[in-house]
Amino acid sequence: MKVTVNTLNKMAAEGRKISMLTCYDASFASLLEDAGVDILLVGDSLGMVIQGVDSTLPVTQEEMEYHVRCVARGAKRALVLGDMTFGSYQQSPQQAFANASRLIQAGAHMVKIEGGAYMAETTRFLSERGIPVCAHIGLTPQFVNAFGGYRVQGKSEDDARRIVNDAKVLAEAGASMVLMECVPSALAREITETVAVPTIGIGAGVDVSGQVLVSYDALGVYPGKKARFVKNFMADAQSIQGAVEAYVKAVQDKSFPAAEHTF
Ligand SMILES: Nc1nc(=O)c2c([nH]1)NC[C@@H]1CN(c3ccc(C(=O)N[C@@H](CCC(=O)O)C(=O)O)cc3)CN21
Ligand SMILES: CC(C)C(=O)C(=O)O
Ligand SMILES: [Mg+2]
Repeated sequence: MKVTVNTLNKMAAEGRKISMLTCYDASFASLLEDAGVDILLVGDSLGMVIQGVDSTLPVTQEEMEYHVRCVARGAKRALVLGDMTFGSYQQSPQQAFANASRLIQAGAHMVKIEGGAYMAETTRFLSERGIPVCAHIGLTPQFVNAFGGYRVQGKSEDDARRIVNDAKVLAEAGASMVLMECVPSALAREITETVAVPTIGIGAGVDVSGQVLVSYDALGVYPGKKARFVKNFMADAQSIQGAVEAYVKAVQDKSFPAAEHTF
């Protein structure tokens, strides 16, 4: 059965954890979904893991369309989620729709937009026109220059309240899902209890509707510095398929993320 937004809502309502990994090509799309991954994220992390640049900022709309097309060809069951690239959506809801629609035409089923409550108008513009949106809040890597690095967000009470408000406003504006990156687990739990849509965490603890990791981190392929939330599932596996199956199982039985992976 194909994974749709309805499937995700049902899984979240029933407490069945959603598993997501990043994916950038057709062969991995097939392998990941056969191992039980529900959502394939064509992340702009491809800048780091595929292109070897040191942030997600140089990735272009055309490059994202290419990787979405590759992944969509390999995926039969999983939901394909495409990241909106830096500069492709911030100008106006119209600009966002023009570029998001191209990702949908390339085979994405949903697009992901970084940013807080101020992205509500754009989120509404897209969702009302048939493009499901995943909000990405907390550590938004496209803000690396503004944040001064990849830092945990929402540690102060003021920041925590702002991030809860971001989640609420974006869900009310029509976001189909809320992804939270690098926030304290108590905050991620509060947001999951507050919003009506499924939540996905990376470095956000176990009390969310599902988890995501960069697949190259989960398989120990990425040579860079490892963030606290990363676990290499290849370490105890005999094959890539086995490692991905172990990831899906660990997400489902809530053994991942453990305390050592959370903030
Ligand atoms: N390979 C890869 N994995 C990722 O998870 C990832 C990318 N690339 N590229 C885009 C962003 C960048 N991300 C990152 C990168 C580093 C940290 C990191 O090192 N965080 C510190 C937190 C420091 C603090 O305490 O504030 C950590 O120790 O985890 C977090 C997110 C997540 N995304
Ligand atoms: C780290 C995840 C959430 C992402 O946005 C990406 O892979 O680009
Ligand atoms: Mg991204």
